[in-house]
Amino acid sequence: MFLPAGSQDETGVQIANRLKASEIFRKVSEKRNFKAISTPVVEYAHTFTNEIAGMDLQSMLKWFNSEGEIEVLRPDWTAAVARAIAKQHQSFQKWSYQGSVFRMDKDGTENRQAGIEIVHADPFLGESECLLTAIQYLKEIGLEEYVIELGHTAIFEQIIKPLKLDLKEEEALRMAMHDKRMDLVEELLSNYPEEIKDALVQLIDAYGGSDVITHYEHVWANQPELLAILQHIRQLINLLEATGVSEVIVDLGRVKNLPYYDGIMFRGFVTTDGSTCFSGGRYDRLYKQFEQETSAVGLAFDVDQLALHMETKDSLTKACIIATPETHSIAEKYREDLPEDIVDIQYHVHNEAIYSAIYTVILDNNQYKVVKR
Ligand SMILES: N[C@@H](Cc1c[nH]c[nH+]1)C(=O)O
Repeated sequence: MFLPAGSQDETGVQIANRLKASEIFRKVSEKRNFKAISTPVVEYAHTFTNEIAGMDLQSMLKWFNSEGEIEVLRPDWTAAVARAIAKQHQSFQKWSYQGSVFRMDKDGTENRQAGIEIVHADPFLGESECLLTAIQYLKEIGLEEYVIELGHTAIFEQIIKPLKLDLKEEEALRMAMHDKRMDLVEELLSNYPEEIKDALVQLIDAYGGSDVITHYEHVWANQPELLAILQHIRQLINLLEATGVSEVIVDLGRVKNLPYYDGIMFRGFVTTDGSTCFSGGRYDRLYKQFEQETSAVGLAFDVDQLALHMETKDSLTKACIIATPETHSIAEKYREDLPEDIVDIQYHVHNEAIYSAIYTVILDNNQYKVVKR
């Protein structure tokens, strides 16, 4: 039968790749001393929609429970993990998780994620560890063609500060920046000072390699807050390049895609088709709802995307044992003799070409035997 928009079946190679990606993620995160955490799929909406987490209820899959409270299918791991660990001792922690998130504002309603969250860590250490974990993970699943992009929430916020926009105006402007709509930015700021409007419009194009940072070091020479951000980004790029990553770019005009981001933001793009394979950033603010001042940073991989881009090596040999209802049990027993192979048992083979070895069960001296053909 049909499926609701956004829901999808999955088969064969995509599942195999996804499970492989999950297994490699488990190993990589374990080796880097991340502790696994799992939270329930059903949560109170409030965990995600409260004033600080700020997520939009409209895009969540939700219903009322018997007490009249709104429950949702987990729309986001980061806020769920924050809720789960809020009461724990405030010491350096590295968490990893794997599972689906459900949101209606994305291509598919269900997205499988694998992610990490680092709390109470030195900020630069936390950010470096997130990015270096991402790099190791992508290497181990064999995804080589990707670009890492860095941005920072405070650039846009610092530039619009003098405008004193209300929340609605700010959000409209943020959306226009997000969509890189220069015309809309100009329109929204038509009654505001020309120089701020121009600065924002130019910022839309401020992406590329380290030369973009160099250029903006001159443009913002008299703005220490912005210079400090550039220095921070440059320091991260230096670290990544020193560990052998060649493709790191910056997007200084990037605005936050999740309301709780507050500081550095990172994304990974697959070069071949531009799809996003991971996304994350700093979100210290999120812990304010638990009256905690902390450092928190993380990122999540889109495992469906990774599975789509992983090489599909059919490394196992496919064998077929031709049997009959009478000799089926002999063929079944023979699986033990082919422990490394994928083994099919068939009564008739219609397409021999799909197998690299074909066996038959024969009667020899009144005894059944399996022989290679
Ligand atoms: N929860 C974010 C990813 C993230 C993890 N930690 C910080 N950010 C997302 O779904 O895009």
